Amino acid sequence: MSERPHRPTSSELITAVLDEGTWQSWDEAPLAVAPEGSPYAVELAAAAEKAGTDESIVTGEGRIGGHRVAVIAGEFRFLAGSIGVAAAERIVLAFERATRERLPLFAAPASGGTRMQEGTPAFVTMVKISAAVAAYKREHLPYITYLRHPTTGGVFASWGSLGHVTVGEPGATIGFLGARVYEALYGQPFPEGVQTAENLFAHGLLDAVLPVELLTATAARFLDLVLAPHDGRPAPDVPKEPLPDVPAWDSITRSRNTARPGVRALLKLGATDVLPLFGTGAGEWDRSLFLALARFEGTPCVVLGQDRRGEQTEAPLGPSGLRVARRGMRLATELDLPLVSIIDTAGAALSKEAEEGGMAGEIARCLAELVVLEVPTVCVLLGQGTGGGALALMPADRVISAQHSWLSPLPPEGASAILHRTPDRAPELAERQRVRSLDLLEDGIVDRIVAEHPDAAQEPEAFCRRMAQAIRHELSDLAEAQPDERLSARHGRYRRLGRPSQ
Ligand SMILES: CC(C)(COP(=O)(O)OP(=O)(O)OC[C@H]1O[C@@H](n2cnc3c(N)ncnc32)[C@H](O)[C@@H]1OP(=O)(O)O)[C@@H](O)C(=O)NCCC(=O)NCCSC(=O)CC(=O)O
Repeated sequence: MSERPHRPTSSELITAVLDEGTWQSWDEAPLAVAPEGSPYAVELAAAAEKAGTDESIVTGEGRIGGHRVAVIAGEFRFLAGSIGVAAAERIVLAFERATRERLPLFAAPASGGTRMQEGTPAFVTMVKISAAVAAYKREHLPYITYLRHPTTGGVFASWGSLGHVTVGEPGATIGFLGARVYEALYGQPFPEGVQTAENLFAHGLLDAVLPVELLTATAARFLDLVLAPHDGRPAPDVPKEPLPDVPAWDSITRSRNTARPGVRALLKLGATDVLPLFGTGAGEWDRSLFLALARFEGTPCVVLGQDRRGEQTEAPLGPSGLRVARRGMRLATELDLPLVSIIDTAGAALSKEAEEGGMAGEIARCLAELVVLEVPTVCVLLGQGTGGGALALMPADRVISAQHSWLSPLPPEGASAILHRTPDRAPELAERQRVRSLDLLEDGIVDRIVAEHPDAAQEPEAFCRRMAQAIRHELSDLAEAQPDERLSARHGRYRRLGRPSQ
């Protein structure tokens, strides 16, 4: 039998993650929950002796990458890291103090869940813990969790699942019901390989699986991004260039070139500090939607982009992709970061699964949520913009279009099939449907066009830099606006859409 890997104690974990010598405990003596001399008091004393901590939860503060952070760590050696009333009190106090002192919070549980010795009074503390997390997050403070081996039961089902970013420890058992409990209750073993960090990642429940050595850099990048205020410097605009009046079909053809840069190239060449996130956090993922935190020069933001590489290599944009996008919208609101959405899709999935997964409803929810999102929003039409799946990410404060990007209700071939019963008249129909960037500008759907020389596939680096500069300029411009004026301008803009210009 292979030997179990050593799992770090709470103190080893804290030493590994925090900047050297920065740890300071916040803990006071735990609440007395057992009459002196009672069997449970004796058990607690023995647990403390074994673990070297006075409870299953350790709280305090330190620095990660130079940022001051609140820390909550579980100690599995203390009664399996289980949460009784005293441990719950510590967790809540730490969230309350982090809220008061406006500190980011790093939580690293390792737990068998609610402490069985304390029963229901301990179980119901999941409510007050969740309330403390919610109050903390309402203040737009960032919360990152590292789920260690094992994270189970009421810990996974409260503070373990509420992070903005959630990372798992490699090989960790992470699950709701303990496998031993399942076997005892149902008389058969729980399926192998389900409650592992790797499997949860594969199902869109974790953003990443990282050993502790790599966790620190990820946590530091997250904190760099979410704690860095907009630098306040106005960003220079991209010079306006004369644009050739090319036929719509020419742009459509160029936009379909597989060598055209997509969201990943734009971020690689035009942004810094990119921190990719994964999945909905609720059991789904979709490679056709790339979600990340990133910085365009001085401005950090949430980026949600339709990913042509994912569409080409895996599957078209499905409803799960739009649910990932809506996670991005929530993150932007919760972290009070501007949002950049990128449109580049050959069209939403047309399939049984997409229908049953709620494709139309997801488009509706994206439209309804994005158009009223409180934070500044910039949309980039980067490539193809086909149908409701594309429109779902459009309603922003500012819309930038690449010269050869376009937006249309269907692929032009489909529109031609509807009107002419053949796809062959797509070029003519695209012209009539006013899908080109120049038409979109004239119709008040986009605010500006970023030129291509002669198209982005032939100058990816220069194009991505130009586009990134335009994004950065719009973000810095929006940061200057009063939020209520910005939102009212957005409302007016979309209220006017489609009406003949005055
Ligand atoms: C966490 C584990 C996967 C760890 O497995 P391991 O094989 O590493 O360790 P183990 O099972 O030998 O456990 C180590 C010791 O911790 C004890 N122990 C484990 N979980 C405990 C808990 N919740 N309360 C009190 N003690 C607990 C075990 O009895 C054992 O004690 P000793 O060494 O004395 O024998 C497993 O212990 C487990 O499945 N625990 C139950 C998980 C679960 O279903 N929790 C739900 C609780 S209800 C809840 O949280 C609310 C909710 O679900 O909503």
